[in-house]
Parts: sequence; C-alpha cells; structure tokens
Amino acid sequence: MYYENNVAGTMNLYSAMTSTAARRSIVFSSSATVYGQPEKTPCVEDSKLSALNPYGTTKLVLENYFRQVQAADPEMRVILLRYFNPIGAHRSGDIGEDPRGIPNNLLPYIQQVAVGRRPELNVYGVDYPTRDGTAIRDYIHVVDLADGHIAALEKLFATPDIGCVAYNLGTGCGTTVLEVVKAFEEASGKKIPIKICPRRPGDCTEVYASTDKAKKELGWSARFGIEDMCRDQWNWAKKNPYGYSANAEQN
Ligand SMILES: O=c1ccn([C@@H]2O[C@H](COP(=O)(O)OP(=O)(O)O[C@H]3O[C@H](CO)[C@@H](O)[C@H](O)[C@H]3O)[C@@H](O)[C@H]2O)c(=O)[nH]1
Repeated sequence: MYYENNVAGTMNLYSAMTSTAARRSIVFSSSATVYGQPEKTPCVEDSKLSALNPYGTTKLVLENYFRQVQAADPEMRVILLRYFNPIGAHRSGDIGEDPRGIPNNLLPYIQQVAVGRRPELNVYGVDYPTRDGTAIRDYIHVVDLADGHIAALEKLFATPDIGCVAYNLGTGCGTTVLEVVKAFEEASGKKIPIKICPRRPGDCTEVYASTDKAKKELGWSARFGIEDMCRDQWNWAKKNPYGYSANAEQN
C-alpha cells in the first residue's frame, strides 16, 4: 500500500465515513522523542515514556491530552504516529526540506556542507557507548513516512472502536552519525569534513523502532534504506542548493 497509487482509495474510504465520525478522528504527529533515553531498544509502543528536552515534553503532553479526550469521548478515533528521524526528499528532487537559518538537524546540515554552504559538520559527541562513539538514530525516508500516514488513515476509517493507539514509524535499523556521513559521502561523491564537538544537551544515546505493531496492525513497513534516503536527499540538494530560494542572498 503506497501513497502514489493509493490516495484515491483512501479518499473514497474517507467519503464513506459519516462527517461526524470524520470530524472526531485524528492522526497526531508524535515523535520517537517520547521514548526519552530508552531503557531498551528497539522501542516498543508500550515502553515507558519520558522527555529529555522541551520538544519531547510538548509531544508527551499532547499524547496524554489525546488519550484523555478519547477516554472522555469513546467514539473518538485517535492514532498517535511516533516518527523516528525523517530524512530524504521526494525522488523527483523537487520537494525537500529547506530549514531557515542554520539547520538543527543532521541531514539538512550535511547537505549544506556538501553543496559548499558550510565548511564542516559539527559531530555532537564521539563518546557515546555505541560502535563508533556517535549517537544512533532510526532514519526513515519521508516517502515511507507519508505511506505510513495513508496506512494509519485507512486503519482509522475502518475501525470505529479503535480508541487511542500509538504506532512507531521507523525502519527498525539504527545508524550512527558517522555511518550517515559515510552514506551521504557515497551518495554524493562529496567529502564531508567533520569537527568533533561535545555532546548536544538533550540528546539520547540510541533510539530505534520496533516495527512489529505497525507491520501487523497497519500493514505498513518502510521500503527504503539509508542509501536511498541519502541518494534522494542529495538529488534534492544538487538541484536546489539554496532550497526554495533562487540564490544565496536569501539564506
Ligand atoms: O549538526 C548536527 C546535527 C545533529 N547531530 C547529531 O545527529 C543525531 C541526529 O540529530 P537530529 O537530526 O537533530 O535529530 P534528533 O535530535 O534525533 O531529533 C529528530 O528526531 C526526533 C525523533 O527521535 C524528532 O522528534 C525530532 O523532531 C527530530 O529533529 C544526534 O545524535 C545529533 O547529536 C550532529 O552530530 N550534528
């Protein structure tokens, strides 16, 4: 079930719902950040939740809010989608991420180094207890993430008594910062100079998804690996080195 050929089918399902049911259904964009520093990986949906930073607190508060609202109104249907680390771009190279100012996230930063907009990548922490000392995340292609939403909507529309349920949207694979750098270098043919820096406050060591629940209950799993994500991100970057702006002055 992939979004390119499935949007029409999903819209038909949506039309089949009564408008009241549709109004009382929601897919909430939550985040793997609600796992805080996980006690165990892969993270399963019923793991203990906590927040390591203010962003994580906003997601936890809103997840709790939706659980309470749904408990008070059992006819509501709620799916909490916990995104892991979305990266990549549409394969056309025409739609991609274009953060304002200095990027906070890894891939947009690497991409700006690759196109010559920044001299080097700051690597935040090489003393984590991982295979190369850098932190581990579960990177997921944005197109897989989009497909996950279609699967969630279909589940929501087809299950009146769903209540409030959380699903991980991740690949189940953990990748270190240095492994991402290497994958991007291979995809782009560009050297990414790095500067070793202290850990960034609020970062956890390792987080990656258990994918079993989404696979079993939504019929969804990620199709793309880190090489595909870097290839598509690079395609976007080389076609649009200044994002949606035409030139360097606006950046
Ligand atoms: O310039 C950079 C940027 C990031 N990192 C490291 O790269 C990893 C990934 O960082 P980043 O891309 O900023 O993602 P996260 O901090 O893991 O957060 C992302 O993933 C979360 C889910 O886990 C989401 O909730 C957030 O919205 C999303 O930004 C971390 O170890 C960072 O320390 C660097 O070394 N240098």
